[in-house]
Amino acid sequence: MTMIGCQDYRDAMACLGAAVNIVTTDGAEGRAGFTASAVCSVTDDPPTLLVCLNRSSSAHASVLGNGVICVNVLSADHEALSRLFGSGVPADQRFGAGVWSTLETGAPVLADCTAAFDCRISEVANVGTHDVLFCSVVALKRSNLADNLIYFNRRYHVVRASQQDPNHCVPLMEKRR
Ligand SMILES: NC(=O)C1=CN([C@@H]2O[C@H](COP(=O)(O)OP(=O)(O)OC[C@H]3O[C@@H](n4cnc5c(N)ncnc54)[C@H](O)[C@@H]3O)[C@@H](O)[C@H]2O)C=CC1
Ligand SMILES: Cc1cc2nc3c(=O)[nH]c(=O)nc-3n(C[C@H](O)[C@H](O)[C@H](O)COP(=O)(O)O)c2cc1C
Repeated sequence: MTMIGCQDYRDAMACLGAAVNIVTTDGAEGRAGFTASAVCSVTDDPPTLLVCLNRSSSAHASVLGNGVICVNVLSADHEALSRLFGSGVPADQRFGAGVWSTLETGAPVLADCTAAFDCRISEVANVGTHDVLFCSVVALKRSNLADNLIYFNRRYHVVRASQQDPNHCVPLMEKRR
């Protein structure tokens, strides 16, 4: 059997562009948040998404202890905020750089995010270094913003929806000429 090394795996995963999110929590176990690209939709019935969280993350104890999260989908203006939530700075400094509200669970909702999915964690699977959080979506917020922050090839990019048809996204490279 061929053994794939972590570095080879990461180098290949760097070829996979992904939306960037700030995943937040609040409750008895404290407020915390981290930048996450490992987020995806599982099923629309019942509305369920998953988030992969490194067990070594400073947010891990709060996320698991509170049992609630909000997935805040980032837009073009959020690169600096994404860097902050992906760095080692304390939670107060991270949250101080944004404006937050709440929906149903009390997890922080970023004021000007593209979309927010407010969730209760329904199942947790341990896989390697990460916990895979299966999350029931209990409330939603959707803006009319027509762009997304994307992490690809270890850099941030922006994908914008076309002016003519807000439901149709034009290719990344076309918008970066
Ligand atoms: N799923 C995760 O836990 C991710 C963690 N990161 C962390 O952010 C920092 C910067 O990452 P990059 O600039 O993209 O360079 P990198 O070389 O560390 O990562 C390249 C790609 O590999 C994947 N990856 C990286 N670390 C991973 C991990 N521990 N578990 C699963 N997948 C992982 C991600 O798809 C990432 O975009 C690193 O510390 C990295 O560990 C970044 C993306 C995803
Ligand atoms: C673009 C990007 C995507 C990331 N995606 C994830 C992720 O999906 N899951 C995760 O556990 N960590 C992810 N991270 C790493 C955490 O954001 C980062 O480790 C954490 O916020 C900083 O570590 P600390 O909070 O433990 O100090 C990502 C980092 C970046 C920059």
